[in-house]
Amino acid sequence: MAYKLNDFEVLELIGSGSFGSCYKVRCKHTHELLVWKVIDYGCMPEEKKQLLVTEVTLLRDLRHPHIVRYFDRIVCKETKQLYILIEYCPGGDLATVIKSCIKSNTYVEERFVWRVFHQLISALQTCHSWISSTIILHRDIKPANVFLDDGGNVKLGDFGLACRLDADQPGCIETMVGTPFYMSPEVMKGEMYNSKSDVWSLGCLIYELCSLKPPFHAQNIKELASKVTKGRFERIPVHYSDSLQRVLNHLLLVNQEQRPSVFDFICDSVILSHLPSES
Ligand SMILES: CN(C)CCCNS(=O)(=O)c1cccc(Nc2nc(OCC3CCCCC3)c3[nH]cnc3n2)c1
Repeated sequence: MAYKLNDFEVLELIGSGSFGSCYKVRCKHTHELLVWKVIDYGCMPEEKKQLLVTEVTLLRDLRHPHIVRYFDRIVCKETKQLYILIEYCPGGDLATVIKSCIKSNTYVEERFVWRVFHQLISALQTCHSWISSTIILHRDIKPANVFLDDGGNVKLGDFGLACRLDADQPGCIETMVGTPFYMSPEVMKGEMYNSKSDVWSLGCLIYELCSLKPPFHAQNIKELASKVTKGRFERIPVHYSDSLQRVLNHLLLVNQEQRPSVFDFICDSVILSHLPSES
């Protein structure tokens, strides 16, 4: 279905990021809640505009229960704005969950941590699979980009920094992107961002969900790079299991050759033993 702007009623601004502004909107016909991301492309260089349209088209075809669904895009030539229509997640994001745990001095239940791990690994298996000769790297996996539905399930969102790895383009053009705390050792060293870098960021996210702080913390990028490339981090709080700690030890291996891919977890008995009962 091709949407038009006046099919929607704008309810509220829910946030702004590097890309533009994000609004919660309601479809006038179905009353369905959606998010539209408004991007001003007026001053955007031509090649960036083309990249934006290509990315949105690509993401529209990226369908997975744990990836925030991109429905469509509306181009408003008069105002030179692009409206990207996305699934609304009523549970907010994991950054808010972590903040409220810190405020209430509580920890996330291990059962929920495993659920987040399984669902994001599954989402990344789709991204990292060759979909029409393209791998999609998220490149900015962090708690603020993981959203919750109304059933406590998570959805990976905000592919704003995502990039395609085509068969003839082995690595992303830029390497230094994403949230510094989650930046992998290889990207810190200026090497190409690749699928194992997404795995590292996932490890940082799961670690932070347990410890309520990132595994590597520093006052400046130089100190952070030193800690990340050494790869030493504290154990997650003692009430979390050794098997969860072992999974983190693998996700946060400095050597990307030794670090597992998202596909290495498919037949892992320990991982399977922690699958949520409903799966
Ligand atoms: C950064 N976080 C701490 C913000 C707190 C979170 N509160 S919030 O934003 O009002 C809120 C409360 C309840 C539900 C939702 N649902 C939601 N939010 C999105 O993006 C929000 C984001 C906020 C910052 C800038 C970029 C966009 C979605 N994108 C795709 N589907 C989305 N569904 C959001």
